[in-house]
Amino acid sequence: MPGSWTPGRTLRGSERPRAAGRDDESSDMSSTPAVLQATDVHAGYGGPPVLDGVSLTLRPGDAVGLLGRSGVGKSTLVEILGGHQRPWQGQVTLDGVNVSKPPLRQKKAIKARLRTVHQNGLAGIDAQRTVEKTIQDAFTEARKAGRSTNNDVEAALGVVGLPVRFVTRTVQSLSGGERQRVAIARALAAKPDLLLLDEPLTAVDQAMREEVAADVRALVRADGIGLLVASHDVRLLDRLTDTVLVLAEGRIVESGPLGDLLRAPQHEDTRALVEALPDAVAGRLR
Ligand SMILES: Nc1ncnc2c1ncn2[C@@H]1O[C@H](COP(=O)(O)OP(=O)(O)OP(=O)(O)O)[C@@H](O)[C@H]1O
Repeated sequence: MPGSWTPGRTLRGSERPRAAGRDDESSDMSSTPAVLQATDVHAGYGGPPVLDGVSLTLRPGDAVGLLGRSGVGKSTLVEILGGHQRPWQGQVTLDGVNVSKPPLRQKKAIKARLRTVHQNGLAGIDAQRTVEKTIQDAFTEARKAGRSTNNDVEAALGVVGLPVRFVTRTVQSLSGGERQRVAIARALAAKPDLLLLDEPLTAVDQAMREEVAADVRALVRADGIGLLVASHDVRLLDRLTDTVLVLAEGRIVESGPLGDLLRAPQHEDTRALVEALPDAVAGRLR
């Protein structure tokens, strides 16, 4: 299907998917059940479509980046994948259940398995609550959904580089970057199967961003959580993901390991993103 992507396959500047030299792996992967499946998603806001036929599959253990120029529709896609916004056409399912209108009895399970950290890191968080309560709420929610958690607030904060003294602070009192990190800690504390991060560390300085990204990646890998990260920061995608999808013109126009995309970008948007990188960064990532 044009614009579709599954792990082990790649789109390189062409509308047609083709194998990425990992056919043996992709056939293995296709034998495991699909987890999050977006099929021919079209969406927008009344004008021309923002998404014009996006299909992708995300499974536990995947680490996928969603790269694209500002305003191309990354957040729109994340919101739709997380079930927070309905597509005009097409659908997103989690093990066959439509995430944007799950049956009432499956709502909690879907929420527990699939977490989103929105671009506005505070969405869904009570800013008046303390950091400790915010993380504990995630443990409680997860337990109610039948998932086991370690109930260790200090460890949850440690993954995002926040010291334990933050526990008594209200979320409201934190800096933008600290709030973003609490939002990630809260999502990870809930032990989801899949985690969607939308521009997760924009308010955090570059050195801390890379450090937190490395720790989050290690935890996600250890727990087998499937990760999708939308960002135009290729350095962040390098730290967090194995494969990157490029979104342009409402579709996934190319995909592959970040180094390959940087070495030989096929789409003009990918080329523009690469050209905007400082030489030293581009050289290191290629
Ligand atoms: N609520 C809305 N009403 C109307 N247009 C919207 C709305 N939300 C987003 N858009 C438009 O849809 C397009 C895609 O927006 P989106 O936020 O998904 O892009 P993005 O790739 O995440 O951008 P950025 O990297 O700047 O965050 C943009 O042109 C945006 O102006």
